Amino acid sequence: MALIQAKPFRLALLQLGPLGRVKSANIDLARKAVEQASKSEPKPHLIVLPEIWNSPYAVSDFREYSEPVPEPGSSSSSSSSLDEGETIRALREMARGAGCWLIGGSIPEREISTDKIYNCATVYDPEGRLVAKHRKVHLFDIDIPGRQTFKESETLSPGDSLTTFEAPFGKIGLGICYDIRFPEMAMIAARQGCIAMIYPSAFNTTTGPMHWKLLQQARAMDNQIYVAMCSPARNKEASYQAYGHTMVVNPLAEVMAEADEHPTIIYADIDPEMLATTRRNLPVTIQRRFQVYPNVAE
Ligand SMILES: NC(=O)CCC(=O)C(=O)O
Repeated sequence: MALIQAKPFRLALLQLGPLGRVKSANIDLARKAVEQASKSEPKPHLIVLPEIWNSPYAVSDFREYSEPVPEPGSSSSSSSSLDEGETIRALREMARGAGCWLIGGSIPEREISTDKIYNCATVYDPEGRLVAKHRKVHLFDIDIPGRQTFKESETLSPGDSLTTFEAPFGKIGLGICYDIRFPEMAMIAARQGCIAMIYPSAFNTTTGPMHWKLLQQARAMDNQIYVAMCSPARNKEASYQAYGHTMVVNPLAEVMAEADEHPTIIYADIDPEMLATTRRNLPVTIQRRFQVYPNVAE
């Protein structure tokens, strides 16, 4: 179990809207929201965008809106338009312009060599360098008859690795939306020393009221970490009705900040001391008895 090494930092979550079918207009909306958040006082250290914000959230649209995403570590000057799409270029500029770390939400990624499409989240430092990318590991394939049916696997491929990144204020774990239903991801990140799990997300008006808040509280309470989910705002015109309710939960599983369904920005101050106190008072993180538990994969 790694120690948490973190400093206090401020998080800004951008509940973007109204998003539409025009990619350039969605990018403009994101640019304005990132700029607005970066000018707020106190200035946030980390800004977060939602899941699939440059494209409609629809399996039939992912390929058309997809773009190449380079490997982390590449700079804009070393990437050509063949290995880096317009959204990635815009996100680098947004991070640089804001002077903040940026989790650029997720976008449909096209891998040129295989022609596969992924739901991919990217992370930038304040110089606009791409420092991490996460391909959604658990695809959102559900069928609640008459309420909500969605099958990401019709056009998307799953990622096959877990993602964390190190910023000067601490280590952060990254997942995308449905990934939150799989507690192993958050547990592994917490045990690797992450102070927070952050999920660009887009729940819907069926599963949102049932589980959105509960899942964040569960992941936060089990692992005694901060958990945040950032959603698009609801758009009555869209085929998929996003739940909204962008939220941050603390290591005691208390809701620190919550949006309604409209476009907005929410802020939260992440405090490593609060996490340390929670773990001192309720020391479950050091009371686990792995020697007693069977191999859960069996
Ligand atoms: N975009 C998603 O992965 C949606 C996940 C969701 O709504 C859920 O209930 O889980």
